[in-house]
Amino acid sequence: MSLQKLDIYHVRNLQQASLYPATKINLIYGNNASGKSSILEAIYLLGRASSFRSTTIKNVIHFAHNELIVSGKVRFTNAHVSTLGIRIDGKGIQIRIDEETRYSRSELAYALPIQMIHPKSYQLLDAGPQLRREFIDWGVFNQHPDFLNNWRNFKRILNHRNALLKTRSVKELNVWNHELQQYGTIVAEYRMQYLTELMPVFLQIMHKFTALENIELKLLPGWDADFLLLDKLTEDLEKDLRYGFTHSGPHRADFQLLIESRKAKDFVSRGQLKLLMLSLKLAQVQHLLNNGSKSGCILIDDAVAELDFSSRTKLLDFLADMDVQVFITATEQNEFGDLSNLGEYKMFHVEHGVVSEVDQNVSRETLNKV
Ligand SMILES: Nc1ncnc2c1ncn2[C@@H]1O[C@H](COP(=O)(O)OP(=O)(O)OP(=O)(O)O)[C@@H](O)[C@H]1O
Repeated sequence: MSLQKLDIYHVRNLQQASLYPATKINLIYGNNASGKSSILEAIYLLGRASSFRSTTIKNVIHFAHNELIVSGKVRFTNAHVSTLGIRIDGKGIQIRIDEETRYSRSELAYALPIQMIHPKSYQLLDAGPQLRREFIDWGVFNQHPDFLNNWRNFKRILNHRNALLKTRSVKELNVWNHELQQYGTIVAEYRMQYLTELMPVFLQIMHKFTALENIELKLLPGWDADFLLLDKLTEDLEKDLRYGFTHSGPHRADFQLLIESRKAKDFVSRGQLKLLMLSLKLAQVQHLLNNGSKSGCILIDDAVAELDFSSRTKLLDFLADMDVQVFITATEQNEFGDLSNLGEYKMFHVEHGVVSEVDQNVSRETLNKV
């Protein structure tokens, strides 16, 4: 699947922009503060109904306006074309899919899965577990549509149990413990199965970028998996009551990337850590492709600039071979790496919020002179 057309109104400093992206590689360059990330933010809004850099969505609307609109035509592999649209104003978010109003963000997320890679993604392996849980859940969510309901049920029951802990309603806890065990175990099983399936795909991709060996992805499900979650909840009761929240369960899950049984984040170089993160994220998309699921778009913001030239070129060549649409930003054309093996791609230049497609012949001539 790919975005065939993208219309952006009032996103950050982009007053109005229309793009006809390439089905595969799209390179976006421009000076700092020109509006490159805002283009990726617009695509991200279309797929997630949220921003990857502002928790307050209103901040994304152009200062001089009260609303933003992003719409896009998505072409699926079966040639079906869908129209997606999102409108955000001071009152809320409106989602339209094929001319109909929809009320759930997850419908957009299924229609246009977005894999986002930006400088903060480099923290995937060395920051707290939240990013890693989101990483796994993005994969499971796109792979198994019934995961979302189980996850929502689990969260609802967890919130309820935590409320009971705060009011010390011990008698009622028993029923909720059983429910928490039921959905908690389902969520943990989905995640375990997902990581097991992802592992060979990840290794294959990772070996293209690094020479690291003896790698393992280890899920920590959020409690000692030798025991039933129910038993752990009973054992933790006193502690849970004291602190007013549930200590064990998939909401505390994490995963570790081990090399020779040691945590990668404790000894690999910064560059290797970045390549491991990239390989993990690309493996997620490749895994979806291998299973015939919707592949969506990969958005890479500023991230290639932190890689050496050879890694950037390997990355671009790998992306060009994948059957997926990619948008990458950089400040200069020559930052993307060697474009000679790339085949078809489009390049866009952004200047003071104005986006223009670069004539391929002109851009190739310029690059040959560099
Ligand atoms: N709500 C807004 N309305 C108008 N302009 C905004 C708004 N929010 C941010 N901006 C401005 O939009 C411009 C573009 O920002 P953006 O992050 O897209 O640039 P960029 O090209 O990715 O820059 P960099 O290379 O520095 O990351 C910046 O000057 C920023 O200050």
